[in-house]
Amino acid sequence: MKGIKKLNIIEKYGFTDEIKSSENNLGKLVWARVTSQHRDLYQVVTNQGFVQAKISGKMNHQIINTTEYPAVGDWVLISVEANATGIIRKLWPRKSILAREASGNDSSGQVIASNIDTIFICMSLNTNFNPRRVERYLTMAWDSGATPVVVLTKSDLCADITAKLRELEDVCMGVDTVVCSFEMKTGLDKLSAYIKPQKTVAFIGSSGVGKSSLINWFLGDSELETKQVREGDDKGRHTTTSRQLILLPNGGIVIDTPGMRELQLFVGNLSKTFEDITELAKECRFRDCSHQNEPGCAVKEAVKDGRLDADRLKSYLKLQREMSYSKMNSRQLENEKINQAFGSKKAMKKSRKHMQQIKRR
Ligand SMILES: Nc1nc2c(ncn2[C@@H]2O[C@H](COP(=O)(O)OP(=O)(O)OP(=O)(O)O)[C@@H](O)[C@H]2O)c(=O)[nH]1
Ligand SMILES: [Zn+2]
Repeated sequence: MKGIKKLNIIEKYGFTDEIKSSENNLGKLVWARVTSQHRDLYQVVTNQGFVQAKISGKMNHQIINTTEYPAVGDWVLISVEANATGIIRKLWPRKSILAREASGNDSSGQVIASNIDTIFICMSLNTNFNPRRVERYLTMAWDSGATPVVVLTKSDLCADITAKLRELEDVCMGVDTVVCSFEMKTGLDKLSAYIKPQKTVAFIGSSGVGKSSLINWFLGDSELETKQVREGDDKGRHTTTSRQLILLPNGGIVIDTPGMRELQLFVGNLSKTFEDITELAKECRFRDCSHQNEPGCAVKEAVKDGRLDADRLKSYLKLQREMSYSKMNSRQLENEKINQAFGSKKAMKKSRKHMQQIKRR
């Protein structure tokens, strides 16, 4: 293939000049991308191949919020030690971030994956079909910084696709939508066009809508290769964990972590998903109108005269309620409080570390 530059390993995994030029004095450090994570153990890929890595004590010490821990998809700078394991020393600022609130009452989020270019929001055209669900996922996708594409699966099980598409019209405004059937092998080429070399994609959606079927289809025979590498030859020697960031034969990169599968809405960019309501709200008498009981509410007015679907407003209000409780929002609030109470994050960190130590005892 004349004229096509041969990519080195990390370029295949999405390394760009932008990342490269962000650090001009590497010293002994090398660039790596996190390909899987199991608790505090990471597998990363460098130009030399796969390496198991942990974060440095210093980095661990400097972390204030759990979202600062590396996650699958992250670009990191590591040093490779004499025993061929890696120490992660620095995290590259993420271009996009898919996260959810942490369980328990820890007030920080958990990053599920990062640096995703395109998120496929998968929903089947049969039993799983629900425009409100797409709304939620879209909200999350916009908020992540990645570009969403709505993928309607199992078209072979749907008698009236046009009707379903009409139901989604408002919700999916301005978002590319692909109808496909893995069973009939239709629409797969269209979907494939969204998976580009060196770009990272992720599939989200309820269990059973056909995400694995699609991912395996795009993987083709190469899934076998990954397995062989894992078990056998020296490239996979350090690899005991299954890879969660996978190279596709067409050059695309897919992130498929367990967390992605359990993904629930944690926070979202409501104004983007509900642009119609945001527009209407500009006409409300009160700027902070909650569109519930206030006089002069343009949104309520629109519902009354049929310009806005009542269900859509209901789901907007519900999401808004959830979001005000969401941990990511409270994290921002918390940062505000920290600054007021402690004057700086550093002081806060100190006291937080102290609290953690007390808890551990
Ligand atoms: N009729 C039909 N069935 C499909 C299609 N795609 C997948 N399925 C079936 O749907 C079931 C679930 O598919 P999966 O690919 O495992 O779904 P998933 O979204 O990965 O599910 P989780 O792994 O639980 O997240 C399987 O039995 C598939 O064979 C399709 O286009 N049409
Ligand atoms: Zn209002």
